[in-house]
Amino acid sequence: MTKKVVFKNVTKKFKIYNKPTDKLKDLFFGGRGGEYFHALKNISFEIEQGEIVGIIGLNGSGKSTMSNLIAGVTMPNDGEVEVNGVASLIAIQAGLDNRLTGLENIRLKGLMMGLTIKQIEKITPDIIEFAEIGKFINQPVKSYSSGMRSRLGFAISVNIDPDIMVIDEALSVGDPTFTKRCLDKMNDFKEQGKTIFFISHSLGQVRSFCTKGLWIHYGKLVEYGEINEVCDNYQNFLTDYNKLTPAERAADREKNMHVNQ
Ligand SMILES: Nc1ncnc2c1ncn2[C@@H]1O[C@H](COP(=O)(O)OP(=O)(O)OP(=O)(O)O)[C@@H](O)[C@H]1O
Repeated sequence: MTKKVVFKNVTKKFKIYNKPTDKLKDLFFGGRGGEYFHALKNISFEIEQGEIVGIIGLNGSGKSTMSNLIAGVTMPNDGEVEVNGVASLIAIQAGLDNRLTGLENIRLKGLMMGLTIKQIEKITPDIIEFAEIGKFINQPVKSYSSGMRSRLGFAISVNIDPDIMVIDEALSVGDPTFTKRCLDKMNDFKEQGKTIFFISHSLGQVRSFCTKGLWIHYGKLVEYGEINEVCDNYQNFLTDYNKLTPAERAADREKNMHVNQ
């Protein structure tokens, strides 16, 4: 089987500054201000072609960071991310320039994904039809509602026809009609044997759509395996986790994510 996405000891760190002077210290004294924390720590896995992978975990566990790494939007600090094919990210905030119109965004994203002007022109009517945003296509994206933005992002990404689709919470802002059309489109991709990463807080959706589950907890990979097994384990974990006090939860987060360098 072809490996479509391979993570080898991938670490992604971010820096936080508790006061504005920390940022200045960082700039002027060679990185001595602020503190790092791990969004992802030493993650390794291999995903085969045709797998539909549900990425699950609590808020702030690193799911979006992982999708950005797969889509090449960001780079790891350590380790290696290998992606064999064109990956397209569909997320509420991703990929659209708010100052440009819908039409300009279609052209921009098409060019960024390596399409020629001719290819972009060919798929543009399909994108406009799928997005159902009518005359707004000539308005700047900043005037769109979050649902319209998500619809346009989704329509562009599916019509570019990527090998690997990364869907990060993009369905959560659409209305039920659009969600159904997206799920139909995603099922077409599934039937074509494409590789899909799907992030959703709806475990029901994840269970029904995905073949594999990848559970991360505050930057660490807990489990990768058959979808129902991973979801069962995650649900059991949630039952226990919900019994913790806010202070205990904060301590768990700090223990997992804090780093000194
Ligand atoms: N650009 C950034 N700069 C600083 N910190 C960041 C950045 N992006 C993400 N983080 C932090 O990294 C951690 C992981 O965030 P991420 O968005 O990947 O989590 P998530 O699992 O997708 O969360 P959610 O379920 O809430 O969407 C969080 O603590 C977040 O604040």
